[in-house]
Amino acid sequence: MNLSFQSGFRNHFSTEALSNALPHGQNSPQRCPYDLYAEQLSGTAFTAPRSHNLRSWLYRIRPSVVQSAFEPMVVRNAVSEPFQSSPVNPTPMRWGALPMPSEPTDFIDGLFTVCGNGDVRTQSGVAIAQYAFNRSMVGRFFYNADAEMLLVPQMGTLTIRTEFGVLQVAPKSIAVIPRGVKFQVLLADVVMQARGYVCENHGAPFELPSLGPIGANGLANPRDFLSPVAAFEDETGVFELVAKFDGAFWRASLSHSPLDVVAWHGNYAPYQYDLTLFNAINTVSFDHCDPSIFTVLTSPSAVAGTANVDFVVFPSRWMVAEHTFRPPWFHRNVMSEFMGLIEGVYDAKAEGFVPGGASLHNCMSPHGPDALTFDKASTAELKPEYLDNTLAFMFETQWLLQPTAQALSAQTFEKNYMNVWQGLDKKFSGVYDDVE
Ligand SMILES: O=C(O)Cc1cc(O)ccc1O
Ligand SMILES: [Fe+2]
Repeated sequence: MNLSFQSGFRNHFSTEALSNALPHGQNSPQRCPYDLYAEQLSGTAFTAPRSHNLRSWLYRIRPSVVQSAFEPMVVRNAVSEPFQSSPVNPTPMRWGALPMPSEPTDFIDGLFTVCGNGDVRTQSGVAIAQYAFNRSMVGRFFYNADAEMLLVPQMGTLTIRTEFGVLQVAPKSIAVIPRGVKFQVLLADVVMQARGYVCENHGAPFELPSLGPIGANGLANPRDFLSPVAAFEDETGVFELVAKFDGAFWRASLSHSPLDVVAWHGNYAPYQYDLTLFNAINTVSFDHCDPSIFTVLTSPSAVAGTANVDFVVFPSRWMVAEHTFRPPWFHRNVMSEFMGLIEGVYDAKAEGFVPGGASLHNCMSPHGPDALTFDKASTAELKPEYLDNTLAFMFETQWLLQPTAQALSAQTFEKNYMNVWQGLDKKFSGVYDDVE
């Protein structure tokens, strides 16, 4: 599929699938071009400061209110906060990749919530899911009122048809669907299977991190974020709209496709980003930098510098640090860390952390290089080395992450993850007098 995009992070875009479908000089004329309906989609409060104000105007064949009332529906494995609560075990946890489903499963049915925090009602925190599915959404569309959705494919290319136009993301690219935007996920490959991760961000929409002393360029550059051009379908038939609202799933029926936006303008729109364009910045002298140096997107909380959630990647890169233990150091962190692996091997884990798998290192839980990695890296010759074919990522969040009951009882849950560190025996070589 040959898709067209508009480039720039959160630019004020204007796009029309039929020429002159956008009204000129105003948003809601008495009659819109082609007798379309004008509908505003507000992603922030009307009164949010201009630097953070997000909204778009959609010119559609029918307004969104033309649909049935919602009724509750059951979805297999997607869960929302607050989960049933019992204290969370602080032990570091790890999971393998989700097995491919044997029965027909689409994106919605393929979501498997692993952990979460915060509360959808107060618009805080995240829910993190792995997904595995084997068929396109047919006649069914989805929007999430609880969250902005960050999709991280690990296997299989996704075509994401949205109200705003079409995205296409393969592994090593991401897609962000703003809260409330209607979409449909299709499998783009002949091999009909897809696997990956979703971060449901209940908090403030993702933005680019400030660069501080890095300067005006670097990390994820704004122009590499792509939003779709308008594309619509004018179809009648039997369609289902699934909504996630208040942590539950709801279904409404409608007799036309909700992807009927002929033109739109504004700065609240889905986007995609190719992670291989990430301009990794790191040490050229010594020591392993804090992983925040690899932040792609951040959802700020009310506390300065403390994210509701950061999306951080660990890409292929040169390792040149001198007189340094180069892999990630041992760590205990007030923030909670969920990690996934898109390809290759992560430099802190010589074995066991598999593509499609996940790890959870919760608030203040100890973690770091496994014993094998430690031994190798402590004695390695420190010549410049290209760390190739690797792409891991982290969702790092302000609050502790509560695993779901289904994640703790899943076959993919690794019971003896702690063993990876138990070979770190005493190497202490200090000579001292015994103190009574
Ligand atoms: O491996 C992890 O869990 C994440 C991590 C990355 C890093 O570069 C430094 C410390 C750290 O904990
Ligand atoms: Fe860490």
